[in-house]
Amino acid sequence: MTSRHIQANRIVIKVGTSSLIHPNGAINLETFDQLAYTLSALNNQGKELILVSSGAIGVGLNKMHLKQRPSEIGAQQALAAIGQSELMTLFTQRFDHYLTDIAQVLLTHDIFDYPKSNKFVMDTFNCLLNDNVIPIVNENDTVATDELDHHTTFGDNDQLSAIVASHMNADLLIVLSDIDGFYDRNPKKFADANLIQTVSNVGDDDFTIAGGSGSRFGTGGMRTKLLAAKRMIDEDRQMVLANGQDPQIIFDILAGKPVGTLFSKECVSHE
Ligand SMILES: Nc1ncnc2c1ncn2[C@@H]1O[C@H](COP(=O)(O)OP(=O)(O)O)[C@@H](O)[C@H]1O
Ligand SMILES: N[C@@H](CCC(=O)OP(=O)(O)O)C(=O)O
Repeated sequence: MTSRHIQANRIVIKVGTSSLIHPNGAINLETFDQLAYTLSALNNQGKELILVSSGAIGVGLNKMHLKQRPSEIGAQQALAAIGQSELMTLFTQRFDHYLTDIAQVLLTHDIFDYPKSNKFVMDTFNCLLNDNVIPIVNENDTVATDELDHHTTFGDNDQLSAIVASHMNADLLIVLSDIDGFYDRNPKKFADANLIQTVSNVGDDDFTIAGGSGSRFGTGGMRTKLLAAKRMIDEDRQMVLANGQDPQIIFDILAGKPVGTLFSKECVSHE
C-alpha cells in the first residue's frame, strides 16, 4: 500500500461548520465527541495540538431556532456571540470526558501583524501548550469587521488556521470539512468529480476549479482552503484536507495513509 511521509509533532487542526452541524441544523454530537477523543489521545501521546473551530454561527442558529443565516452583519455577529459560548460548552463537556483541558482563544486575522499583540498571542499559545492544554481558536467575530464582503468571507477560519500554523511554526495543518478532499470540480454539483490525492503547488488552475461552500452553514468553500494550502506549501509545511465526518481520520493522516488531499512540496509516496 502506498503511504505518505508525514512527520508532525505540532499540529493545527481546523474543523468547519459543515462537520459540526448536520444539514438539518442540529448539532453533530458524534463529531464533537470523536474530535475530543482523537485530540485527547494524541495530546496524551505528547503531540502539541491547536484546534481552530468554526461553528459559532451554526450553533447560534440552532440555539435561536433559526433556519437561515441572517444577511445583516450585526445579526451574524450576535449569533456568533450566542453560539461561541455554547460551542465551548459542548467542547468542554466532551473534552472533560477524556480528562483533557482546553482553552478558548479568540483572534482576528491581523492580530499577528502588530508586534506587541503578536507576542502576547504567541506567549499565550506557548504557555497553554507547555501546560498540556489544547487551545481552541475561533475568529473574534464581534470585532472582526475588516473584511468587506461579509456575506461570503465572514470569519474565514481556513486562512486563520494557516496564519496560526505559520506563526506557531506547526509542521502540519489538517483541515476537516464535509468532503473527502480537493476534487477536480465541486463534488456536490458534479457526481463524476475526481479526488486529487496530492498537490505540490497551488496554481491559478486550481483556483478555477475551487467553488464556493456546499452547505447552508459553511462559508469559505474550497477557495479559502486553497489559499490556506498555498501558504502552507510556500512555507514548506504540509496540509491535509480530509473528511471530518469521523475525526478519527486524523490517526490515519498521521500514520501516512493516503486519505484526503495532501498539499506538500514533497508529495513522494512510498510503496
Ligand atoms: N473543487 C472542489 N473540491 C471539493 N469541494 C469543493 C470544490 N469546490 C467547491 N467545493 C465545496 O466546498 C465545500 C466545503 O467548504 P465549506 O462548505 O466552506 O466547508 P467548511 O464548513 O468545512 O469550511 C464542499 O462541501 C464543496 O461543496
Ligand atoms: N467564526 C465563524 C466561522 C466562519 C467560518 O470560517 O466557517 P467555515 O467555512 O465553516 O469554516 C463561526 O464560528 O461561525
